Amino acid sequence: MEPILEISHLSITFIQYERGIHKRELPVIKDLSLQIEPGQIVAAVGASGSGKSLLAHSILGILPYNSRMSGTLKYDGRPLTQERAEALRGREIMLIPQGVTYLDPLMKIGPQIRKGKRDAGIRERCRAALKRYELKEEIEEQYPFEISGGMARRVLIASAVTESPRLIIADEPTPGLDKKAAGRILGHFRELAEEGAGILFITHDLELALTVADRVAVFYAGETIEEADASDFKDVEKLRHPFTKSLWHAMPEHGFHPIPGSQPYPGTMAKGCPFARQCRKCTILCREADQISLKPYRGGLVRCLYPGKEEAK
Ligand SMILES: Nc1ncnc2c1ncn2[C@@H]1O[C@H](COP(=O)(O)OP(=O)(O)OP(=O)(O)O)[C@@H](O)[C@H]1O
Ligand code: NI
Repeated sequence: MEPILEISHLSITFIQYERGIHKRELPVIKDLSLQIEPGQIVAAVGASGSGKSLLAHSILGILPYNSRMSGTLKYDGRPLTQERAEALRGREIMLIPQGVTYLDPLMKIGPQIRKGKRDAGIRERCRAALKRYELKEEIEEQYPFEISGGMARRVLIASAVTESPRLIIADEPTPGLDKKAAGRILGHFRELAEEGAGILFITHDLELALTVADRVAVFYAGETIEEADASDFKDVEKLRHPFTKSLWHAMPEHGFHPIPGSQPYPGTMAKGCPFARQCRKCTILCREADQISLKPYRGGLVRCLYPGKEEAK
């Protein structure tokens, strides 16, 4: 099937001026490629600071002014230009933002959900969306400061699904919600996918991602280091990258064995594989490599010189 969204070799850098004079480029996303087909839920899983929200913002065309982007984004087979992103967002492409601060504090909830639309069916669709997330109709007349954080989060989600979107970018949609509420939202994502929407589910929580995703893209320090079918996570031997394997071992159901160390910060990276410092299989070649590309391997994609190499015991 034709992908609804196709991201190829996306890189995002921030331009910073040190003491106002020296220009410095801070790479945060490097060579990121990802595809989403209609009907598919793709989870982008990565630690804090690995570039997940920036990925979301690049698709919506809302990157900060001091950033530069390279690579290509295609939506529905055609380049997703800034103009197209502006025309499609809020209509076909919906963002469920990470922060509830995206709600306009000076506007009542109802009009925010309806987004200025006045057609005959909009009130009905708005009510149905609120009901689905167990929000009372009265909330339409309230301002964001009058509702709780959990309610605000559900308002953001209701607002994104009111008009059947074709692509949903959900940036950490469930924090602050209990397991049941989170499960209901993810179940709704599945229904929307069955109706033909493509969904990018951004989260730091691999366990949660695996409850709903078809494909999982694992982020590490701004790069996708592996793309796998969700079913590959049933057996650690099916996974390809040593970081993905370490995430598997860190899951509570697999004994909760996290690896020591943390991801390098953007801008502090020397050459070589960014995972080298934490990798038990790292060789001199891994430290010296200029750029390791994402390659097909056993039905998935992996960015490693020695994918699937046996763990040294
Ligand atoms: N406007 C900016 N200027 C400079 N650096 C930025 C800017 N916005 C984000 N960054 C940096 O880019 C990196 C990626 O940020 P991003 O918000 O995409 O991470 P994330 O994976 O969404 O993290 P989290 O899980 O905490 O939401 C971070 O190191 C962040 O500090
Ligand atoms: Ni984020």
